[in-house]
Amino acid sequence: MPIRIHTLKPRRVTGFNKVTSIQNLRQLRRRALLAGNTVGFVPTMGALHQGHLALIRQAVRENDQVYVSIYVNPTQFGVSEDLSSYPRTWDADKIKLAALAKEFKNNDRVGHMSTVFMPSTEEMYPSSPPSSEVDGQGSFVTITPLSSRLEGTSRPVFFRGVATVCMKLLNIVQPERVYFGQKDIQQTFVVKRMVKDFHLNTEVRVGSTIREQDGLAMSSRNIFLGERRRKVALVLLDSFKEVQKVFARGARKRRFLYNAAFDKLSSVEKVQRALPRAKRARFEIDYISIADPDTMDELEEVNSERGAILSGAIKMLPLEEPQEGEDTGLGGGKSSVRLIDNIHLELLSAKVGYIP
Ligand SMILES: Nc1ncnc2c1ncn2[C@@H]1O[C@H](COP(=O)(O)OP(=O)(O)OP(=O)(O)O)[C@@H](O)[C@H]1O
Ligand SMILES: CC(C)(CO)[C@@H](O)C(=O)[O-]
Ligand code: BAL
Repeated sequence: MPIRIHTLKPRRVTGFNKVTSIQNLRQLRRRALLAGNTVGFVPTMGALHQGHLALIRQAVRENDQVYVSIYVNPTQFGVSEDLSSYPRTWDADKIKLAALAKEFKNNDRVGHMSTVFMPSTEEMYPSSPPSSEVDGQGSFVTITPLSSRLEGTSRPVFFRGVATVCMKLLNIVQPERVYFGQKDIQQTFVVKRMVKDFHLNTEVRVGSTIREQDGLAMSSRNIFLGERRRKVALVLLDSFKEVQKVFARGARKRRFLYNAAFDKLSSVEKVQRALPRAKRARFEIDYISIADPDTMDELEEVNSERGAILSGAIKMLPLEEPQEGEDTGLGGGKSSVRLIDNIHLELLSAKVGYIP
């Protein structure tokens, strides 16, 4: 879809504004409006990788100015989740953003990454300290039943936190377009539903999942894996490939498709279980979902034309008996690492799905 609408040519500049206050952000936004510039917005939690950078590249192709936010939002982490250990890497992020800005400077067909918004929690949650309790008090946006399923089952406050912070960020930035990654597919559904139901004046754009060379979906949390768990982590994508195979051979019923993924995951887990503790990387299956591409409702049977969203999550368990000199990942392998991924299951998987 040709959607790039550059109005006035922005100045070719490398520098970007680093803004922490809502008031200053709004001033910049007003100036952009008066200059007739469109604004694209990429919300992130930092620890930037190629997945984030791809979203920013897409945004500068489609807008005059791009704002990026870096904010680790406490309300989307449950009380026993990894808020305190979530990677915060501003020094490295700054270098990546500066390199991107330089890349854009020499290309007059793209917009300008003009602003990085890094608010404090006091700024974002002005009335009360934000609660991560399931029955916590506060001003929240809830999108149900979508938020209670799949990711929401394991992370009961997750989408309430995401919808709440996205509502705040969209109210502050008021972008023409906002960008999310397909890796977090359920999040894109929740945000689209929120934008529709609350009449927010922005277009939600979804960028494809960026992967490591072997296919692992990039994620800020991958740095916790270490070498041993990193190798086994590919099992989730491998299980999707098994589903793709049986789908291509004609299977359409949920139980056949589901079993193809489940059998792969179970057999790899069995192999790991049988290895010595010092060598193995064990994991638990959280869920496998085969869902409608428009609603994310679970399907009993997949339509050949429309296909399905095949998504899943596994939990890589803490590393057992780390060895002297072993790459155990950030944090020494002490914590579980939850990984998610998805592909579009369809007969012409070369079109949008991941090509194994
Ligand atoms: N591999 C990826 N490809 C494309 N987009 C991605 C990828 N990983 C993350 N994104 C998108 O980047 C945006 C910011 O995500 P976030 O900062 O939480 O990074 P993350 O890698 O998803 O981290 P996490 O480990 O928390 O899952 C989201 O819209 C997310 O979907
Ligand atoms: C959208 C988001 C920035 C909200 O905190 C976060 O959930 C993320 O990074 O995917
Ligand atoms: N990428 C989604 C943010 C989270 O997992 O908290």
